[in-house]
Amino acid sequence: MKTASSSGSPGPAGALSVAEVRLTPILIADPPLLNTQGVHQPYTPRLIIEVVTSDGTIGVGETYGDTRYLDLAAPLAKALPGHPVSDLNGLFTLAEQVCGAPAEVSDSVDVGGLRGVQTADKLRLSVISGFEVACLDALGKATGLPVHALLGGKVRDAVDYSAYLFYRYAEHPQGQGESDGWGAALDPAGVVAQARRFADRYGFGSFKLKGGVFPPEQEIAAIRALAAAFPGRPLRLDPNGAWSVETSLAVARELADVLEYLEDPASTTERMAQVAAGTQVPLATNMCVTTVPEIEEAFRRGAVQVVLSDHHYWGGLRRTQQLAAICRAFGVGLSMHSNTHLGISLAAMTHVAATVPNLDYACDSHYPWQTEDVITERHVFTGGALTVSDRPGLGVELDREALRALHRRWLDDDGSMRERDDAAAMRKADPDWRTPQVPRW
Ligand SMILES: O=C([O-])C(=O)C[C@H](O)[C@@H](O)C(=O)[O-]
Ligand SMILES: [Mg+2]
Repeated sequence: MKTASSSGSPGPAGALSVAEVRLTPILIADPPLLNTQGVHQPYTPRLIIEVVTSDGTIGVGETYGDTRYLDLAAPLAKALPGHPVSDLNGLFTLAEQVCGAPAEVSDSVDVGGLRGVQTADKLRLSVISGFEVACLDALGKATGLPVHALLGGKVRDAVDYSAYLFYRYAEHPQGQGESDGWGAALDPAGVVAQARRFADRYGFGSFKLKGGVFPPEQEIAAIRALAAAFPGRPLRLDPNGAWSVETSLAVARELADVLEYLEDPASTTERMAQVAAGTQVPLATNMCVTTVPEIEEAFRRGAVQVVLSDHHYWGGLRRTQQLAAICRAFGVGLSMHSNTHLGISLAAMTHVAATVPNLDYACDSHYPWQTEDVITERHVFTGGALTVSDRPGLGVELDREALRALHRRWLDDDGSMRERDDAAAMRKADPDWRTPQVPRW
């Protein structure tokens, strides 16, 4: 674990300064979930950030843990001690000063291809997001206020989430990791069985299927099977940009009567705009609008009707509120995207979601797939929703033993799991597997 510290004097909460920042990279178990790039590895990296204030209050945050994020987090952790914990604007200025430009970054889609563009700015914002959440948690704990109150107050007491269905194997191809007992889901019957279990266990009312795994006809059949099993429920299909414009339009025609929206059917704003021009089915994205510079063209061309915000990409909870205001101004819908994450990020998502009036759709979360966590009490979905916590800060407590064990796993790893690489994991099942070119179909 890396530690940076400075002494500071206690005072009113607003004047509290950061005394120490702890960064703990971890590896968390992840099931063999399939997407168009490959399959999830047995373990995926996350970074846990602790901000300790001059009065000893500890705030926690979480973000992506691949090496390129760790490389940016380290200088920020070193520079933050001495800064007022409430100076969130200053956090951005500081990050610009100390993080520098990440190595080997271009404006292109990242190797995994699932997180949209990987600009230097977006990487830095993804790191800042974890620090911002940790500062807000500390400030909330110091003042006795929940994070949603620090963000202006909640407009709802519960936040709806949707079931995030995946085609999946029963076990990881390389035989690593423990079985989570969900079994395989590789056809419409398997997808419906998975959805049934999600609905029974957590009460989710809407369903998203991660597509781009099988040829579109098979995924259309899976959505049709879900529509038959859960009549009238909102359904979403997300092939992560794997389809051509023509294929996207054909799928939209086939499923227009049951889809709440199609998510990233085609990659690039250009292709999304062409699809949008040919269908009434709303298009959602967490791929072609993930940074501020991408907004203008996408909105002007009507390429997306719903933005799936991810507070990590956008630079934290207050930037998510700003994005919500932009979407509101342009009549574009808003919901939330998720990547494999733990309970700290889920708490953060829930707090910010509670403050956004125009959160029009149930949010995504991978959380039900995660068997491990670094908080003492796991979040529980009831009726497909999470109750917004009114406890100080995020309302979660760090489980230090769990954190230590997951960090130990990161230390012991030979380096193969420290970067998310779904294509590499797929090569364990199929040695010839290469990241597919898009459009794949
Ligand atoms: O909505 C999405 O596109 C995602 O959640 C991206 C993720 O990387 C998802 O594809 C996954 O976990 O395999
Ligand atoms: Mg998506």
